[in-house]
Amino acid sequence: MTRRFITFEGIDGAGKSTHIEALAERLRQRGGEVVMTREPGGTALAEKLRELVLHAPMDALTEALLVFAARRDHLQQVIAPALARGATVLCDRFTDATFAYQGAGRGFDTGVLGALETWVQQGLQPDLTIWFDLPAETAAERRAAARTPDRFEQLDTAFFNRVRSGYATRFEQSPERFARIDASLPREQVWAQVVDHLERRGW
Ligand SMILES: Nc1ncnc2c1ncn2[C@@H]1O[C@H](COP(=O)(O)OP(=O)(O)O)[C@@H](O)[C@H]1O
Ligand SMILES: Cc1cn([C@H]2C[C@H](O)[C@@H](COP(=O)(O)OP(=O)(O)O)O2)c(=O)[nH]c1=O
Repeated sequence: MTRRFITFEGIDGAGKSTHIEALAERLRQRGGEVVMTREPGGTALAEKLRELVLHAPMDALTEALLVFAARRDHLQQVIAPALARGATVLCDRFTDATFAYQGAGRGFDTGVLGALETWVQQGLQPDLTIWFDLPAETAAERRAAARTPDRFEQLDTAFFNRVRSGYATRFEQSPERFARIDASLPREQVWAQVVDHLERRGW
């Protein structure tokens, strides 16, 4: 039984949501339970915290504490039990998003984020993180065509350039955990890269 914890990352509008459902379907066809979830969120409590994080004004430390509080509940109630029974967990965002958004984007102390990561996760890390990487300008064009912005999506290109460099730093720190995808390409070519990374792992 292979334990698989797969997370999806990238700046808003990168195209994550477009591919998660298709990936879940592909893994289900190969047999086994697939749990799809997201952060902040994934439990009743964490979804309430998500509402606050996405819509209520607050400082960066409050934001970091709320996303980690949501993560703790989500890990205990959903992720850890699913992995323990051998399910594959697909999670739309996880701790790399905190380093990218609260750390690099808001400028909050990454040393403190690292301490919170240790406390909350007790060593648990994703087995694979699919990082949809693309220029901030391209993502902004996609978002503008698609939806009403939340607190983060209203931020400017400079903010999303910092978030992108925050992801690049996490990638450089643990390259073996990451699959970096060129998300600026058309959908089919993005999907082909996702499949290629899974096949390389025999998944
Ligand atoms: N490769 C792509 N090329 C062009 N547009 C895309 C591509 N992938 C997704 N989109 C569109 O861009 C918008 C944002 O995609 P979405 O999957 O919601 O991004 P995310 O979940 O990363 O914020 C959607 O309207 C989606 O249809
Ligand atoms: C998990 C996480 C998300 N976020 C932000 C990034 C996103 O802007 C927002 C919600 O992410 P997401 O679910 O990707 O939003 P959408 O489905 O609208 O694309 O929360 C953080 O700032 N820190 C975190 O730790």
